[in-house]
Amino acid sequence: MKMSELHLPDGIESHVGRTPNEVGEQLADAVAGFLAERLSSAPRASLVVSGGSTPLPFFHALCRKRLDWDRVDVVLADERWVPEDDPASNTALVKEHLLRDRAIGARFLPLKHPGATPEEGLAEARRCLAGLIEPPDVVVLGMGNDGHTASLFPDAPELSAAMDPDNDERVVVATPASQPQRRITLTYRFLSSARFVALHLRGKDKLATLQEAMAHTEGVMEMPVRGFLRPGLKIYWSPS
Ligand SMILES: O=C1O[C@H](COP(=O)(O)O)[C@@H](O)[C@H](O)[C@H]1O
Repeated sequence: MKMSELHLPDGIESHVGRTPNEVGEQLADAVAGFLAERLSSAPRASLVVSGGSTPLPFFHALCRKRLDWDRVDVVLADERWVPEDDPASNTALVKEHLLRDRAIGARFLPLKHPGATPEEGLAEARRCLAGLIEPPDVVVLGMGNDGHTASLFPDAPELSAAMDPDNDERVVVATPASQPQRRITLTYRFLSSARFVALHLRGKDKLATLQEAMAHTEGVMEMPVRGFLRPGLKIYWSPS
């Protein structure tokens, strides 16, 4: 399947590259341009990024962009409740691959805090994000083949609250039965309110998942990514 074979709803843009590096560069150009524009009229700008394997080429391209990084707040869309030396830590991923080169001066606001469980660290995570201006400027999401995005998993008991558009919280705990680690995630309301929302995908399997999500946009609890398939979304995809 190709991206051009998908019938995207009106108002959703798609950007296709031949390789992950090409798409990473396209996305980094768009994000850096948007942040620079925001910084021309606002004292600070915020950037929410995802973990997992997809964002690496994007991080590598973005951290080389000329930007007033000292005025950029970087937040993860979600985190696994693991220490930073665990290979599953999204915090470690961002520190190693994004917060370097020109982006070394950006301010990172972590989701993971001391505590044996995300419930124990939740209050601190909320405090840490309390100063962020709403709406966030840029949100770059990933997606799993179960239709999750951030840690909005279909099998998380906390999903209804996390997806509730009237939930005032920015951060909640997620404990999906399918996942080995407990998690903490930004809420649907907070993520979807961003001025610039991108969905970054690679591989034909992710395209097939996106097609399935687009086929029945009303089943948000079955595939939480459906909540983001609305006008203004920018999809970035490469076939491998
Ligand atoms: O668990 C997660 O998965 C998604 C997708 O990850 P990928 O490895 O397929 O790129 C990611 O967006 C999310 O932040 C992460 O915690």
